[in-house]
Amino acid sequence: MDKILDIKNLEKYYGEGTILTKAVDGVSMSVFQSEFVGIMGASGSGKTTLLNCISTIDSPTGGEVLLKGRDITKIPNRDLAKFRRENLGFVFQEYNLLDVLTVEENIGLSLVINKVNKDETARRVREVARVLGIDDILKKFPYEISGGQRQRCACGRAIIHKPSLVLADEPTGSLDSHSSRQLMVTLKELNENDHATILVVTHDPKTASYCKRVLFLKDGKIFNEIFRGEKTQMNFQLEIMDIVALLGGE
Ligand SMILES: Nc1ncnc2c1ncn2[C@@H]1O[C@H](COP(=O)(O)OP(=O)(O)OP(=O)(O)O)[C@@H](O)[C@H]1O
Repeated sequence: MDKILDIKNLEKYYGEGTILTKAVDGVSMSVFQSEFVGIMGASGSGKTTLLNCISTIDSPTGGEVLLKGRDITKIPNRDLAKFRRENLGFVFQEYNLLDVLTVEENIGLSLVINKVNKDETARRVREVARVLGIDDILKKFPYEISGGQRQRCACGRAIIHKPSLVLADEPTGSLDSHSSRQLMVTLKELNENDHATILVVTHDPKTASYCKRVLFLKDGKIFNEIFRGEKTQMNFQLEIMDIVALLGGE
């Protein structure tokens, strides 16, 4: 399997002297093609900071973040937006959809920016929407659909350009349990059927239990790593909950 993401001794420090915070403190980890990985940890353990360094939103204090062999910490600022657009897909808790665009236009946005022609864009939007079960709301605006539908729309936007890596930060954070389940099943299917490589940050053991591997952060360091393997999802969730309890988190 190809290594998609290779993080070497990543550090992100805030402040200095007596108020120095080591938000990410020497993290090394890899994600392989078609993996579905969760990152968990108590509040303040460094999850979002780690994700922000991977997504080039934040620049690390030290270490390397290689995406398909390229050190993304060295990409000049002027090239970052293009790099993200072409290589990464984002799903955030707040959806980040544009209210002035329809669902169809939101999902197809990156293809339009990348100058993919109109017919091809429409075809790919329809295909993604069908997979996500939102093909009947393509003409609606984000404020006319439910939170779960908005999040699946955000998912569509994140995957339409077939990014090397999909990054999801608390994707179920603002969803009810039914919509959360639907979203995680969708991500799981994208991973299994389309071989999408997905990294999910979450504090929710149920959400994490859809992953094949879960890493736990504590004080900016990797504390533990577990694999689902042949376990049932429920047993995996219980194992995750045990570690969360050990970490003294939520
Ligand atoms: N911009 C910043 N300036 C200073 N300290 C920061 C900054 N951002 C994060 N931190 C600190 O870095 C540490 C890690 O924060 P981070 O947001 O990555 O944790 P988290 O695990 O995502 O937490 P949560 O689950 O609450 O979102 C915390 O101690 C936090 O206070």
